[in-house]
Amino acid sequence: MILTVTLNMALDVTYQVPAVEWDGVNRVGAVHRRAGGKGVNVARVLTALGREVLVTGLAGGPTGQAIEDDLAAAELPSAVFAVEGDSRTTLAVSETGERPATTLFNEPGPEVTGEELAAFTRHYAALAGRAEVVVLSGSLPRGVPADFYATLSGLTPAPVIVDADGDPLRHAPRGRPTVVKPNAEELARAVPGAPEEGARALRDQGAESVVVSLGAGGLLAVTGEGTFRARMPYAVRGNPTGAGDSLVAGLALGLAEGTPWPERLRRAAALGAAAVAAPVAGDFDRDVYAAVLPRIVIT
Ligand SMILES: O=P(O)(O)OC[C@H]1O[C@](O)(CO)[C@@H](O)[C@H]1O
Repeated sequence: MILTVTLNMALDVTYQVPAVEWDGVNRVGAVHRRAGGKGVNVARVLTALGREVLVTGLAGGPTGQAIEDDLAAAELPSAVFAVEGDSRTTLAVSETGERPATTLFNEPGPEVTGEELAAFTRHYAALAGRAEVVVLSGSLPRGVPADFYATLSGLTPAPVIVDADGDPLRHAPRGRPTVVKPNAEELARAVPGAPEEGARALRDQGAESVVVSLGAGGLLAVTGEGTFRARMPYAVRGNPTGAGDSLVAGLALGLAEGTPWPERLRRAAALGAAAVAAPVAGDFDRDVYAAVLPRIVIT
């Protein structure tokens, strides 16, 4: 199975409105409310592609209960570690009118104690020992040290993908992960300079390979087998929230199946684009996936 780890699990709320009226009253059209956080979205995409997954992470309080209930309702296999603090809600406001845009409000999440973290680490090590691939993704709740992804990577016998931002991204290479997947802005914040330079710097610090998502510009991958670009045939319009998670699902699939880099990147890029066409993070549009996949150019 592919193990996805979401240390800051969330109840993801998506509001669809034609356009936000700041300083006014907004009547919401469609509302979606479901278990989220990046690793949960990765697991949803992998499940839709027929892969066995296991979702783990930290959740607690009434919001944590709502997250666990939704994981059960979605039939996503999970082994969530319960913490005392209440889990967070994230809000994505998706404007679907003339000027489509998505605005995110991500709460910080619960405060995690040292005892909880030590117990979770033991819980994680037991699960990771059974995984074909491990995905570590998303922000860290308060109380979790910034180098915790490096710590978890170091405990993992299987290939590891890390999708993080800020200090957790800066520390991630020290755990020698198989893939680090920042987007271009996250990479520039961690290592100033052009994406290729930044990716090389993360490799020099210990990451085996670095895959940078460039939005509609596709992907850049700096690997031990060379540098690859995946170029998209056209920009897909919609809600980009969760596109990175869908892309990571494609990378995890490629690692689990031992697919060569060009095909691995093609599938990851197509899944990322197909997620933009789906209104809610964790979903992807199968028609867009099938249409885009053969037209992606890998060099
Ligand atoms: O952990 P964060 O970086 O705050 O990201 C979490 C959020 O990102 C998303 O996964 C979209 O990528 C949402 O589902 C939301 O839960």
